[in-house]
Amino acid sequence: MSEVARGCQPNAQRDNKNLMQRCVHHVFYFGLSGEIFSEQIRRTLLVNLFSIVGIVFTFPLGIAALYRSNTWLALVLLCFAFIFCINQFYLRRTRNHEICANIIIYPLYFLMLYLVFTGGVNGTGYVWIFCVPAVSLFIQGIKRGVIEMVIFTLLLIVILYFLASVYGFAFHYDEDLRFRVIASFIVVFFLSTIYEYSMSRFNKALHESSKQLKELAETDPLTQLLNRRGMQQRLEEAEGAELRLVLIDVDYFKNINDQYGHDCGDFILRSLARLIQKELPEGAWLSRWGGEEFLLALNDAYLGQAIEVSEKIRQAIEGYDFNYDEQKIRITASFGIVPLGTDHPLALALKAADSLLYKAKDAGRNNICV
Ligand SMILES: Nc1nc2c(ncn2[C@@H]2O[C@H](COP(=O)(O)OP(=O)(O)OP(=O)(O)O)[C@@H](O)[C@H]2O)c(=O)[nH]1
Repeated sequence: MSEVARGCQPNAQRDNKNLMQRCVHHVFYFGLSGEIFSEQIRRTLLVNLFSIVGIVFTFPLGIAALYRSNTWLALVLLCFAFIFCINQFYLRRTRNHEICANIIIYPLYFLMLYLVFTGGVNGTGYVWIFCVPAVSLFIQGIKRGVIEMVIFTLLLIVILYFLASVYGFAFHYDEDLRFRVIASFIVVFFLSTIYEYSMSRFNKALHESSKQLKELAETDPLTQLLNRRGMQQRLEEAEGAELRLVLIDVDYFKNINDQYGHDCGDFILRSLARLIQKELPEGAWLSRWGGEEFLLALNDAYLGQAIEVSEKIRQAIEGYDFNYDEQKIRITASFGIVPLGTDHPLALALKAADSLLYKAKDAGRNNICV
């Protein structure tokens, strides 16, 4: 569809699509949003889906069992439908997917073992157990899921091979059938484990590489400090906190490039980044804001000390010999200090810092303007 045609899409149609998306978001994700594929969102979605599937299957099957006068089975199934419903409400209210996962998985194990033990309807109870490995590994993760599935398999063997002969009311399985049930269950368990293992490795690799990409996107390659984007992101995340911003600009840097060459300029920027870092108090963020400009953010513990910190940095720069190609180079820098907080939004604070810097330059450079 062309851009023009898309632009002409009737409003009602677009509204319906948005409404659908909002409904899906509300019903399946409980309105959770944020980082795509975050573990919290993924787990909540999975637990929610399994809970819905649980209700959708156990409730009608419970009613069907009641209709057939299979009272015990009906009671058990309806009980489970009730537990899954409660789980839905609890998950919706608390978003605690860990507790809700346990509310799903342990009753599910019990229900499956009960169906195998009693045979369910006409000895077909065992057909449901093949969904258990997938659900268990999805919900519990690879390590816990495998341990629980090994225990579940052992319990299955005990029920199929031993309990039936002890309890008269247990369903008696034919020799061939019980062997095949166990063997095919182990195959499903094995395949589900391989699938979950490869998925978790893939997710881990994806997570690692997206972390590396994020770091790369937020790091200045020359100085290895935060770049402008990284700093801006941190400042936006700290919205509302009281901070002090210090904009630092090297004086007459163009002359350095012209006199000693661009490589020397780069060397000085790298050394300067390390020099400033040494003078920083704990928890301060330093970034390369642009060419020969650095932006420093001091948190509320150092609000009153922004001038002292800046003065220390200024003196350190002024007194430092940058040794390049057996030449000692001296530089100075100018500083602009501004507050950042609820009364001083980022854009305005940066503008103010910029004009203070100009003032500092106008006043002869190598000084601090507040
Ligand atoms: N070597 C090097 N130079 C850079 C880099 N980024 C910016 N510059 C140079 O920094 C210089 C900045 O020059 P100006 O903006 O005129 O400022 P200045 O010479 O420092 O003068 P004042 O700021 O007024 O004291 C320019 O020559 C840029 O080419 C860089 O990554 N490496």
